[in-house]
This record gives sequence, structure tokens and C-alpha cells, in this order.
Amino acid sequence: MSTPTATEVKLDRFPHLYIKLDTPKGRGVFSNTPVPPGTILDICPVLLLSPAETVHHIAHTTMNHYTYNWPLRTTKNTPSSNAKTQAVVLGLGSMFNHSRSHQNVVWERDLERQVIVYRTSRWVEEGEELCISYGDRLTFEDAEERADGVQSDEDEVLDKIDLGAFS
Ligand SMILES: C[S@@+](CC[C@H](N)C(=O)[O-])C[C@H]1O[C@@H](n2cnc3c(N)ncnc32)[C@H](O)[C@@H]1O
Repeated sequence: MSTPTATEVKLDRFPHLYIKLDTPKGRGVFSNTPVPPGTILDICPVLLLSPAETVHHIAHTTMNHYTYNWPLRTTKNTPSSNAKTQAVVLGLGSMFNHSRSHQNVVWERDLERQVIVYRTSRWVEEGEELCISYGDRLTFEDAEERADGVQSDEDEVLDKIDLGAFS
């Protein structure tokens, strides 16, 4: 493809990624080669849910652990105040696990094109898991803290992966 037009989205995926099925966090994304900082790992389209769909349906399903916050917009480019809905991230984006202290992936929403771009934030070693941060309020016990013997701060509030840090 030459330069993408306004209605085209160029896709990029780092070719040396694999899914490991049996990590303490469930499935996870790994690289079988070192990855330099700033490398695009994947560009994932999202499926936007309406707030009503989220509350009445998705919140009662496993899918609830996979959706990301997504700002609602009033005009083409402007988010409307703090109103949010949820988005299902298609592709690898839904497979990145959380790490509080070893995160090596940052991500950014492209509201206009309805994609999320995932990039490495530092050098990643061969065989290292690629992790994002879900924020502070988790709905599960953090396997890293369990392994470190640290008591996790369980929060009753059903949290979502928080995009705020990278948007
Ligand atoms: C977006 S999914 C990530 C992919 C998931 N591991 C799988 O196998 O489908 C989010 C879920 O992964 C698990 N998970 C992610 N990070 C974790 C962590 N640090 N400790 C324990 N479980 C984690 C939790 O079950 C969480 O609800």
C-alpha cells in the first residue's frame, strides 16, 4: 500500500511474537527475539460497545475482563467530557497481561481510526513476556505479587483496563 488515505489503516505486527498458553497469568504474549524500544508490536482494531450493551450484557460475561475503556465522542475528534464506553480489542491486544513492575509495552488509542497501537517501552529480551499496565485496581489476584509473597490489594470495584496513562 502507498500512503494510506483517510479511510485506510496501515497495519503492522512484529513478526516474532508467540502466545504461551500456560503462564501463571493464563495465556500471554512473548517474543522469541530481542525487541528494541519503540517497536510497534501490533495495531489492533477495536469493536465499540454502547454503554447500555456494556452494562446489561458484557458486564455479566467473561468478555468483561477483556474490554478497554474508550471515550465517547460528540464530534469527529473531540471526546465528550469524561464519558466512556467499552471497546473489545481484536487481535493480540486482548492477550497482553498486566505487570506492575515489569511492564514493557505501552499503548495508544487512535480514536479516529478505532485502533490501538501497541509499542515496546524498552528493550525486551528474547523469551520475555510482553506486558502492559492495567492500572491500580485489579479484579484478580496479581500472579507476580502472589509469586513475590506480597498481599494484593483486592478491590471490590469492577475495574477496567485503564487507558489513561498512555492517552
Ligand atoms: C485481557 S486478559 C489477558 C489474557 C488472558 N491471560 C487469557 O489467557 O486470555 C485479562 C486476564 O488475564 C489475567 N491476568 C492478566 N494479568 C495478570 C496478572 N498480573 N496476574 C494474574 N492474572 C493476570 C486475568 O485473569 C485477567 O482477567
